Amino acid sequence: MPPVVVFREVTKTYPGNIRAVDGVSFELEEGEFLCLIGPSGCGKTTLLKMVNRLVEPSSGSVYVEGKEVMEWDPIELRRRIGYVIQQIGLFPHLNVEENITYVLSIMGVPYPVRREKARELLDIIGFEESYLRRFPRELSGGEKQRVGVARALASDPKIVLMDEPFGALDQISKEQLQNELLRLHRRLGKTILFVTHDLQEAIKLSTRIGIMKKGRVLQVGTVQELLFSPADPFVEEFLGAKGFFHTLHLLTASEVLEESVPVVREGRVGSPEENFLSRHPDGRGFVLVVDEKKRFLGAKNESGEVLRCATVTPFTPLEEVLRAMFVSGQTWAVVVDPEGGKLLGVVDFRSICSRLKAYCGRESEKMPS
Ligand SMILES: Nc1ncnc2c1ncn2[C@@H]1O[C@H](COP(=O)(O)OP(=O)(O)OP(=O)(O)O)[C@@H](O)[C@H]1O
Repeated sequence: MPPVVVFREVTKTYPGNIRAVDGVSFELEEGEFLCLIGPSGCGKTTLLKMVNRLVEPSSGSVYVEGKEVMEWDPIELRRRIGYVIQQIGLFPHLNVEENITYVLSIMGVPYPVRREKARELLDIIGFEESYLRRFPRELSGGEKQRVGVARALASDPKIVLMDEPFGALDQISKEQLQNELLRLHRRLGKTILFVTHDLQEAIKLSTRIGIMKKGRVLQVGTVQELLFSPADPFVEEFLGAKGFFHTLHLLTASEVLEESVPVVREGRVGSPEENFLSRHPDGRGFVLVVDEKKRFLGAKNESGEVLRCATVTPFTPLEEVLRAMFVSGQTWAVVVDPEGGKLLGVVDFRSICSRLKAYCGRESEKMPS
């Protein structure tokens, strides 16, 4: 599939010879969630705004869905791209329903269709129907941002641009909205370009991260690629400034997930299947019990006794995984899908250690002999 957004040698110079963006090239594949991160003033917002042509490139090209942005009609282009900013700017005199469907009403979409769309979007952002009649002054900061997200999705855009959308929220609302956005991304498969200052946020949300400095995108990659093969000393410093144990915050359970684990169906406990596992243990010393939908129910040792164990999600940072293992008294933790609790596999203390060793190895190569 062709990339949805392409930056080719894009430069933006503002009056006063300010090079806000300097020769940037990279691509966004369909369904990607790419976070741009870097110090204040490095050009993140300028780069983002060149996608919906709120800023026009001084040289180079940006392509959206295969067409150069300068060839798009700007209004048509902006309708096809969702846009969420920090201070969402809802219309104060319009209620939630009217705010969400504002673009649709400009487009002449009939009221019953708009109404239906508003209800569908309300469900996506987890609001009850009574919210449709509320006015922005009757909403909390986090609720306003949610409405902003719904509004950005109203015209069913393929691409959504988000510029520090949760930057002004308290930590709890921020985490809640991040989780909702992750769910929404999985459910709707939009291509998202997201600007943030917050490395933890970028790690949690993105499929890839782009590190910017002084108008340049130094590297675009997964957190592992950035951590283990940094293309520039700044990337290394940006991710690893706090040293080796910092990796424990940066890597998540998904990166050391082992999918091949001994599993037995509920109701088949004590069955030949389970007996086989206890006669031929795989060395792990436990069996995981699941229901018919592969949802995790519990763990048992080879004598059939229930074991205390920790459950984490693929997005749990390794530091938390280790803490959970410690509390449970096991050297492994079970990884389940946060939606529905389906068993995904386990993470094991040894795999975490070898991941860290790989990092240490790279670090020690740089030590003077
Ligand atoms: N309209 C403008 N006119 C002149 N200079 C501008 C304009 N907009 C941005 N700049 C400058 O361009 C550079 C990049 O700004 P930009 O807002 O893209 O950075 P940023 O990385 O998003 O910053 P922050 O993280 O602080 O929001 C900065 O030096 C900024 O002062």
